[in-house]
Amino acid sequence: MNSFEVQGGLQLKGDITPQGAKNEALQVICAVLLSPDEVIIDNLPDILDVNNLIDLLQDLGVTVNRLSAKKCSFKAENIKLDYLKTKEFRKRAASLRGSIMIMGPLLARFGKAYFPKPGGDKIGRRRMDTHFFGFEKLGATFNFDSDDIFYTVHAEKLEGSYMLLDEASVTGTANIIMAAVLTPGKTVIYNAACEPYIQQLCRMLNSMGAKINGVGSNLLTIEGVKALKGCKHRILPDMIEIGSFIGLAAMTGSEITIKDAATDHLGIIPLAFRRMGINMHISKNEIYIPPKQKYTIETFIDGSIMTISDAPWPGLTPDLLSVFLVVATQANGSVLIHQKMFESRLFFVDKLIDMGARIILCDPHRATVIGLNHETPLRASVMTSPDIRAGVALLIAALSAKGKSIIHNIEQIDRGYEQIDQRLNQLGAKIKRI
Ligand SMILES: CC(=O)N[C@H]1[C@@H](OP(=O)(O)OP(=O)(O)OC[C@H]2O[C@@H](n3ccc(=O)[nH]c3=O)[C@H](O)[C@@H]2O)O[C@H](CO)[C@@H](O)[C@@H]1O
Ligand SMILES: C=C(OP(=O)(O)O)C(=O)O
Repeated sequence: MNSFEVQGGLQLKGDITPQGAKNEALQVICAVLLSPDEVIIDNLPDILDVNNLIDLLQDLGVTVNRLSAKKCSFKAENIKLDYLKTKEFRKRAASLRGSIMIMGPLLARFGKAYFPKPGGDKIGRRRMDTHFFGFEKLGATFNFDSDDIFYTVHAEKLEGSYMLLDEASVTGTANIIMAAVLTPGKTVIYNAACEPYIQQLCRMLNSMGAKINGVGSNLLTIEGVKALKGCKHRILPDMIEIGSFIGLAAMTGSEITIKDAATDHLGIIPLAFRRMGINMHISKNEIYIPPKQKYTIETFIDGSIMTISDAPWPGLTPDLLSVFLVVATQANGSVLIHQKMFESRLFFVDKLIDMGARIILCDPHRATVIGLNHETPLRASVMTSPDIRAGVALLIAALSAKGKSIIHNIEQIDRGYEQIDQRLNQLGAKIKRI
């Protein structure tokens, strides 16, 4: 288990460029399984989840060539389906959530797919019903071995159909889209997730010859095609990393410019930070956060306490709520953080309370934060990162705190943030990997 030793209380200054988006990378890497032709993906983040998925595909028979640090070529010509029954596969698949998205492409191309319990953050129940509901609607048979926790889908023949998803699951929608693009006939997916990375997946599939209409909306119409060809695809900057840098700058009083931020794709994220009182200058591609801000959380029009809550896109992504929560600890004013989607994602607030933050955990989904208005800094502490986003929130807390903090289990942070210690040290932070 690796740890970070963080010297807090320093103001950072400079430019930072976000990595390619983790959650887009996981979708589009799985999509290479849909074609035997070469697919080239650029702007891949160098993070544990992505590297584990690439290794998994290689073991599955995909030829992978690193063209440069961030660019890879994939050729899924000779797939070894027997690999899906090995112990090695179970181990790899269980290391990340995104690997579940190999099922849709394998079902579409080979008529069968298997999957063990996927990994990813332990942040509450993470059901996969939507994925299998969609596959069944396309004509697949589904089996779940509950003793072994092993999912199987197979189909003699798939056929396009209409489906109304029970929830707008992100990976569920991606999986169903990838199965439907090679399924004969017309598939209509209503209540589809439509966040930017699903949109990117659809654009990539269309450039491979798929026929997907309605991209960006929650109603997708897909005309199945016989085969897909190769393509070149570039991954968007990671909006969660961008949000994490905005929060970090505000909390530590740092002056940071986020370069290459593709600000058209951030949806409601900038507005949510503005409602926290954070001042930013946003242009087409850059976000400048001025130094030494005191930020005052808005109230609602009637004067009642602001709520920051998550919702499926175009609502606020749940992956940034831990960052909003930590930023609120030094705001002027109060806010209710309501994490609606996941029930075990707020327990890390105990660590912030130890550091002196004023937080009441109302229930597993809701925490009220009363800001310290930068009058009293948080105290340094020793803590353990429970999940990827709480991990980065704790890192922000440690960077703002007085003294030296230790964060254990930083593999959780490395799952989704590329060399975060080195990149922040270039801005003047003092983070040591120990
Ligand atoms: C690898 C990957 O891409 N992971 C992301 C993906 O996970 P993932 O695809 O696993 O998440 P889902 O979208 O399926 O669901 C997330 C949670 O929200 C609940 N839910 C979902 C939709 C809805 O309309 N109502 C509702 O309550 C689900 O029951 C679940 O508890 O999307 C999540 C939601 O943006 C993100 O946190 C994860 O980072
Ligand atoms: C929850 C997340 O990831 P995963 O779905 O991969 O666990 C996340 O990226 O915040």
